[in-house]
Amino acid sequence: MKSSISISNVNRIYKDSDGNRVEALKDVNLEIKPGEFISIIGPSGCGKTTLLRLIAGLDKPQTGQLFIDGAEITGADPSRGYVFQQGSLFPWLSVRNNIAYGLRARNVYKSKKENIENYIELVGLKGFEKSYPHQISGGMAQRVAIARALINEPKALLLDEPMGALDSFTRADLQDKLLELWKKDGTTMVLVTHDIDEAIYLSDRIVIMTPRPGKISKIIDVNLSRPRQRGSASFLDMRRQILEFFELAQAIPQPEYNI
Ligand SMILES: Nc1ncnc2c1ncn2[C@@H]1O[C@H](COP(=O)(O)OP(=O)(O)OP(=O)(O)O)[C@@H](O)[C@H]1O
Repeated sequence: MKSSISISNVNRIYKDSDGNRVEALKDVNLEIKPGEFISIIGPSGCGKTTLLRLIAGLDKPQTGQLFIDGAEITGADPSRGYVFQQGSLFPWLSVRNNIAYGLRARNVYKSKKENIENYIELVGLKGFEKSYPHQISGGMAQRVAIARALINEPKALLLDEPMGALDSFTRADLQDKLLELWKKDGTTMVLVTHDIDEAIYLSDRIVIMTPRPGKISKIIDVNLSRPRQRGSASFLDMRRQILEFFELAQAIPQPEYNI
């Protein structure tokens, strides 16, 4: 199950605390193919989360439209799963019940509850079903958050820096887990990340955004065969190209990225 996503002439303007206009997104256009893995990268404030929230239907553009499989996005829907950076689990629910939450919310718990064990296994959390969020590591918590979204069998999974707070080993592990899940279900993936290597490792295409106004400045096809080698010449060459683009755009100080 996979969705196409179409973003057409989208503008989203906010007001800051002084009442000034903030062009969070200006004239954004993007076509995402069914089953594609897209990463969105760019410096703080370039509109990445705003764009993801619009795709999720958690916010609306002032002008322009967003479509999923040809139907206009008018609100949130479980067919578009959303994974936050961290801390989104319900602390009072066990791992199992966090994952089961969507089934209960959609009134399909009885008919689908056998899926819970499958997803627990898929994200490698067997044995931790009864643990509570404070009893598991950050990486495990993010795997629970991903399983919680996936159990709703979304046609698109929207990921807002889900690995941002993790150490590099846990991050690499979760990246591989995400790829495994993507290969299995073919879900369309839209990942917001600050990490250039993560974007190259995972994506079919990388959307580069720049701020003031928030806009798409470049889209890069990642034509590297999978599984990808982080140290390969072609991988490093792509990273260099992206860094050079940012340097040319003078959009960010380099240390902001994990290089
Ligand atoms: N609810 C809001 N009210 C006012 N301004 C907002 C609001 N949400 C976002 N903005 C502004 O819109 C711009 C884009 O914000 P957004 O959070 O989408 O950026 P981002 O690229 O995700 O940043 P980061 O990488 O820091 O998370 C920023 O200037 C931000 O301050």
